[in-house]
Amino acid sequence: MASATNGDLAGPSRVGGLPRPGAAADAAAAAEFAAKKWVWIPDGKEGYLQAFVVQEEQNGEISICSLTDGQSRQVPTDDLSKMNPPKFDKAEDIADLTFLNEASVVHNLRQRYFSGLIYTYSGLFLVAVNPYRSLPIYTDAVVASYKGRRREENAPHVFALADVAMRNMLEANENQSLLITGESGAGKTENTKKVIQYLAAIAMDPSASSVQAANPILEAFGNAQTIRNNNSSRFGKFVRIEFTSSGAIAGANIDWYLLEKSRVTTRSEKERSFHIFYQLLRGANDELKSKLLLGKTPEEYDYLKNTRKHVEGVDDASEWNLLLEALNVVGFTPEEQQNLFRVIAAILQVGNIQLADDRSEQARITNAAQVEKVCHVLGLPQQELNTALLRPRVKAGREWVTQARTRRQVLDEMAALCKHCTKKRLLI
Ligand SMILES: Nc1ncnc2c1ncn2[C@@H]1O[C@H](COP(=O)(O)OP(=O)(O)OP(=O)(O)O)[C@@H](O)[C@H]1O
Repeated sequence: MASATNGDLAGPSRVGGLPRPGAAADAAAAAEFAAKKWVWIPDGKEGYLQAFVVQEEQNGEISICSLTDGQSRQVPTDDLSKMNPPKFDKAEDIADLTFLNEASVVHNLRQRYFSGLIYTYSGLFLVAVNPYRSLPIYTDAVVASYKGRRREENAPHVFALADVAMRNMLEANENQSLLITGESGAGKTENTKKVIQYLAAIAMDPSASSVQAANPILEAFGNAQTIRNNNSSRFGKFVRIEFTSSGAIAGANIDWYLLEKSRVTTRSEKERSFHIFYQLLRGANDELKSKLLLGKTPEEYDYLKNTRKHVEGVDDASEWNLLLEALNVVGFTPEEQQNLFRVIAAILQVGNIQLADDRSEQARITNAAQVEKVCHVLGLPQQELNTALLRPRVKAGREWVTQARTRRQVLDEMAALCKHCTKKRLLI
């Protein structure tokens, strides 16, 4: 449990925490538990249900169990999992459980979660359950309560891991890594931000905040709404923070990998493309849009038309303003910013190029003005783009030959070009 030192804080140890039952209540609960053979039985709806075994049949292969609501169930004995005594309720470390089965782990995490305790240790690991609401467990006071403390002194928290990593680095003079993993929507990005917040705070160096300042940029170009997460990172991140020997921050950088480029041309109708497309169309001022020859709405663009357009709680226009602010803070010049948006606009314009096959199945462009727009935005000669798309010169053995493309081939070529541009844009 949390130590008295942070007991006064609105920190994790207090968030929704239930008062601990007194010693007498503990003893009564233990006695009641000991009187019966308590088990978890699998349940399609609840996962696992609490029950006790009333009797065994068929040479012990079937158990007749009584649920807490009085109902009776027959369950194959092999499907039962042993339950831990009440003294293990809301255990801070799953590794402490006497019976370490899936049912007990789920029960422990669930009980803690409903008490606002989203973090639980599992030996050296920390399990985080996404609360999907803002908890008061990341304040400056909570940061202070974890600084330099032993793990046992505080409730489980991502700050505690960051603190151990920091101490190990300073004491052993060795690099430290925190691996944050989980399925989409689990909370990896949020917890990564909390680690950076903690390290920046204890290093008392605001320069780490430049990693935070870069977030709106990474998220605009690399995140999208999916059915699992309205702000899903569609790429992996490796955040590196360098420290001096005294623990001050010397620098920070972010490497990215495996960007889901295909999202720019294809994705489910219930999802969106990368946020930047919607932000640019809904947030940019008329001057920028007219320079980029852009319209006003996602519906006007083939690559966006069949996507979800709006996401609850997301205001693309105000996100656009945050993006511009972040680009300025991180140091993008106005010209560099414009170049970024030119590529984004060009992707939208390329997607609107319309094609038909002529009689010999050779592709032709039916809206030449659209190619003009692409070329204007990217500053390319129109004839060259036409040739590259419709009749490129390719190497066949030692010879260079002109290849006539079909409509399908040109569409694929355009999609490949846009995916490549998407990747290059994140490489900023
Ligand atoms: N600790 C937390 N406190 C409050 N809300 C949280 C927390 N962790 C996650 N969330 C909420 O859940 C959402 C999804 O979390 P997050 O984006 O961190 O998931 P992820 O694991 O990075 O997903 P993906 O792999 O799709 O990028 C967040 O936008 C936030 O609303």
